[in-house]
Amino acid sequence: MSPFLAAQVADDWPPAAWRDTHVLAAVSGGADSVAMLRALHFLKQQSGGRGQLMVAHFDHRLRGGASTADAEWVGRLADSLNLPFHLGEAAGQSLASEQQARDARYRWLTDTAHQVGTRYVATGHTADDQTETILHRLLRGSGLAGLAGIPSSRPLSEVCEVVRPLLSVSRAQVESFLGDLGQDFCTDATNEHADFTRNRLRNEVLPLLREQFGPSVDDAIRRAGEQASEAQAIVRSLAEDLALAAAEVTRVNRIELQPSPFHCQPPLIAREACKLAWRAAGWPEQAMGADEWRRLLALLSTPDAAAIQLPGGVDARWVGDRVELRRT
Ligand SMILES: Nc1ncnc2c1ncn2[C@@H]1O[C@H](COP(=O)(O)OP(=O)(O)OP(=O)(O)O)[C@@H](O)[C@H]1O
Repeated sequence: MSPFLAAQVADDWPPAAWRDTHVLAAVSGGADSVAMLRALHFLKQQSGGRGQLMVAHFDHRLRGGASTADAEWVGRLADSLNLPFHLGEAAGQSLASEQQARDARYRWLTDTAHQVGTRYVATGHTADDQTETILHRLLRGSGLAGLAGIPSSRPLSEVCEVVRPLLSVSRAQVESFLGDLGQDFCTDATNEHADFTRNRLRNEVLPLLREQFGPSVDDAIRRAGEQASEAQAIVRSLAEDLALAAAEVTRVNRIELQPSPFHCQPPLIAREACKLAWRAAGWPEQAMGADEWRRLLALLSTPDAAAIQLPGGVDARWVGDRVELRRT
């Protein structure tokens, strides 16, 4: 067992935090999640505890026979480690897009975690996934929240959360760990994203950046992500205060904004507070881009400006000393 990888996982997610609860390891059969499973299995054997480590695989039925072969392979790996195995399948038609496949997988993982009573679902996202995600979002023009990258944990429901114990382990370390163990894995179809840009970043852009600027580019990109994450936490907390003071979902499909508290806030905080109110009203956010939020903030800062139309059938206008947003 390569001491580095197990020690790194134990540092990031100490066994004391999970050895007494059940953990569902989401294993695609690819190198990353197989390495995560072997590391968690090793740490579990060392640390004992009342919890049970379990293996979960979701057959997306995307690649015909190949995806079923992966499912069988993961089942055999679980057997060989003496771990319970849970297999899910995409129902009916095969899932059309990568996003649909991902949504179906997380839904099934959450349902399975509820059924078997696991508090944690562990996934094998690595430091390389983190670097690619941050760079990809930077190129797509994401805001601070997006630039923060993949969180080390996030809630899946009120009773369970997803954790990423390999987030500071590189893919090269994964490969050397598996090599040392003599552990094979399925060809990682999950590494070939349908997303053309993501594949180019992984296979062309990042290798070129490393060649030109040295391997520290990965750390530099991830550090930017960490700082974005810290800054976003501050923005979020200030925006929550502002939303509490000046934004109210007054009835179904109506939000009232009190403009004056917005005036003394930087646009970043004001925009985030508007987003929080929008989310609290349950309105779809996807079509609200940077321009749309800017138009709403401009309306807020200009008393009696003409009404504006926003995506999702939202009308925003001054009514007396307030700005009212109505969704029709
Ligand atoms: N078919 C699967 N069954 C179980 N777990 C899976 C499966 N596919 C992926 N996973 C889990 O998700 C992790 C990340 O895989 P992948 O990079 O394909 O994710 P993704 O589809 O990009 O979505 P996201 O990054 O949002 O999870 C894997 O390391 C593994 O833990």
